[in-house]
Amino acid sequence: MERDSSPSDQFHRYKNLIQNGDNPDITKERQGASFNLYNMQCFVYENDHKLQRRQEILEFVESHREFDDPVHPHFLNRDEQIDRATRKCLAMVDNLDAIDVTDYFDEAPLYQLLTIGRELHCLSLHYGMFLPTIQVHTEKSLILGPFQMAASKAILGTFAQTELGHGSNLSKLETTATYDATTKEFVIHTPTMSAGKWWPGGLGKSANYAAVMAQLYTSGESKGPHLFMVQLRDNAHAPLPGVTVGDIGPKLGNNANDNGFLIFDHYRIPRRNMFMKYSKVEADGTYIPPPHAKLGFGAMVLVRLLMIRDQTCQLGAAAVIAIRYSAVRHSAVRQGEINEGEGEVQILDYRTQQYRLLPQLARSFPSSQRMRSRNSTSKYVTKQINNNANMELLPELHALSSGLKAVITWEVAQGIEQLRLSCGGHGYSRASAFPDMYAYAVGGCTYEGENIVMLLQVARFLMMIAKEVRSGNPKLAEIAEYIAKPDAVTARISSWKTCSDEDIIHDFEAVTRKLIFATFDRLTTLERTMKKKEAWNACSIDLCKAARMHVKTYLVKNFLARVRTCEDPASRTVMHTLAKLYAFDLISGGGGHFMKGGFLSEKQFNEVQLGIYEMLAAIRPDSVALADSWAISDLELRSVLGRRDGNVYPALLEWAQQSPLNQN
Ligand SMILES: CCCCCCCCCCCCCCCCCCCCCCC/C=C/C(=O)SCCNC(=O)CCNC(=O)[C@H](O)C(C)(C)COP(=O)(O)OP(=O)(O)OC[C@H]1O[C@@H](n2cnc3c(N)ncnc32)[C@H](O)[C@@H]1OP(=O)(O)O
Ligand SMILES: Cc1cc2nc3c(=O)[nH]c(=O)nc-3n(C[C@H](O)[C@H](O)[C@H](O)COP(=O)(O)OP(=O)(O)OC[C@H]3O[C@@H](n4cnc5c(N)ncnc54)[C@H](O)[C@@H]3O)c2cc1C
Repeated sequence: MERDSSPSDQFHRYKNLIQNGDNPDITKERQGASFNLYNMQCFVYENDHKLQRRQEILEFVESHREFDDPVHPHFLNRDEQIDRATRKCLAMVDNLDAIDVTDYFDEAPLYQLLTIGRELHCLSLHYGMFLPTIQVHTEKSLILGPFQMAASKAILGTFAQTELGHGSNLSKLETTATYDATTKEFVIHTPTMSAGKWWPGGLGKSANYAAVMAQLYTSGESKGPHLFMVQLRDNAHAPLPGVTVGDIGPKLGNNANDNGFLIFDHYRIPRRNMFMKYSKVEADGTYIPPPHAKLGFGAMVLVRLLMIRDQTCQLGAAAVIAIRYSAVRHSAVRQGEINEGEGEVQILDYRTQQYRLLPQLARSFPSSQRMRSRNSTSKYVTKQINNNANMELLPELHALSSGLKAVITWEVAQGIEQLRLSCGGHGYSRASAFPDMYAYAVGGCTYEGENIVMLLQVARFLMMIAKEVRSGNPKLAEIAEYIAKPDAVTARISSWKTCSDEDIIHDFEAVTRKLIFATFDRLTTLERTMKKKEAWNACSIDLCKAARMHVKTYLVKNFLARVRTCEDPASRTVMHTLAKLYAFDLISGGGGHFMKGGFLSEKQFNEVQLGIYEMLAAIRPDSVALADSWAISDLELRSVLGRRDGNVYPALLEWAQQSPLNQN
């Protein structure tokens, strides 16, 4: 798409954000900002081109009537929700020229949010996992056929892995794919009730194909879980003989998506339908193993990376809503007056309110930004793997994607809930958007790897590094280099104004290192009297703590590093305070780890607490502008409370009038 305006036009456009009809409180907040909004938005989105693309995609969606909602989606029943999402989804994919379809980190999710909203839909798994599975797991010479069919919607797919009896533990999946060399087919079968596939999105009604994870048997031997391309429904969309399929019913959220169940009865597929990029079954049944045992799990690694960005944007949007609302809401009771007799104040002026809002806003920035570079890392790793050249980076990428997925989805879900509470009663209404946001985000704590299970994967990686460091011969991945640094006895942290980034990083690294080695020592001690797996289980709470701290240290370092790249001094100053607030809030929350063994003194801990107070006060005048720096349109936000113009109360009344109960 052509760019039609220069950065200065854009600047003009953003300066004109303030309009006559806007709520006066929110206008005053915007006028008082210490930085130029456009410069900050360019920093947040890395360049003005990305910002401009957001605007172009918004204008495209707003100008196409097929994306309109005749009835507000909040007032639909489940059938109607599915119908709406499906119609919108088809309109969305019929207009893919509007976006760069290869941009799964920015343009595709934005387009989806603008057209459908915060709901998974009938094609979520098709685009979110089926297409990536084809891309990651199909042999180069064969990819064009299935990819084109899937990309052109000639086939609609899902990713069918989880079963009634097993989800986290892939190695115990029970669905079988037994190779029959006489017919050159695989027989896909559900041998027990617990082997029935359960959960795959879009399976219940929509998909006619699935990437199915099943235990491969060939020449009488079991070869572990492998992926197969399986047709489920015929041209009339009826289930094929040997396939039983349906919807699993309503869930906490994502109800426009038809998550389904699937049972196979000795269902035959051609040999070529096994995804054979890495491991193969020859026509005579000979098995060729993959160059790395876990390459078959590659699509999940990719989707975990996509989720991190997607989820962080949800937290950003929730912070935008709560901050804007806090600027226009005045406390209505007498004890709401900070200075008695001087009248009500904006709730944003309460320090407790700022403490609810601003750390969450801070939390939404680092991971969203770092995901861009993770995107290039994953592309790099995928390229290395595709060339069969380098598998060394795979454990690092797996540990990083698992750890970020676990920590971020948890923080996002908790953050959204905290922000909802900060909006009082109105936060409980669906008009606020918080209930839908929470229901969407909290699903991410479970799917693509249950969070505790993912943290334990990070812990495996950390324990391996600790062992190597102790043996004096470490081969350290970049994300783990700090684990080999010498121990530090005292913390360096001091007042937020005087302590340097290096001081903060030093303290985080030191505390995490201690935690990792303390856990490692406990594990090795336990292993002297217990079997390895028992010992692991016996200290697994500590293992998770070490893994969480490792990920948080990674996030703090990256946030600070990213702020240093900000070229606009005014934006850099505010972002730097936000990054320090992020770090200080983590120290405050994890005080036990920091104060253990006297590493952080009581005086330093008090400075951290005082620093939080001072930083909240320093950021307070910029909070609405910082929310605006996410550059989220009202259409994307879909919240009555978070409207850009701040005119919340008439909009709430208008929204409520659409309730079917008010129609007669
Ligand atoms: C043409 C295109 C048009 C596009 C236009 C589109 C417009 C539309 C818009 C599209 C927008 C896209 C936006 C994207 C937004 C993203 C949101 C996506 C939403 C998608 C919805 C998601 C739905 C959910 C799906 C699912 O949940 S699928 C099922 C997921 N299941 C799991 O994750 C299971 C978890 N379990 C595991 O992964 C494993 O069992 C385990 C890792 C826990 C354990 O592994 P294993 O069983 O092997 O056991 P071990 O612990 O013994 O491990 C042995 C060693 O192997 C290592 N290991 C394990 N896994 C990996 C790996 N993946 N990579 C590398 N190494 C691995 C272990 O660490 C062990 O190593 P060690 O021995 O050295 O310690
Ligand atoms: C909204 C949604 C969409 C989904 N979409 C799909 C999809 O499209 N395709 C698909 O295949 N699947 C899908 N799933 C399923 C999802 O991937 C699984 O639910 C997930 O992997 C967790 O597996 P589980 O449900 O078996 O949980 P379990 O593994 O049974 O977890 C239950 C508890 O046991 C604990 N636990 C399990 N193993 C261990 C361990 N080794 N050590 C310590 N604790 C452990 C967990 O931490 C958790 O507390 C979806 C799920 C949801 C909620």
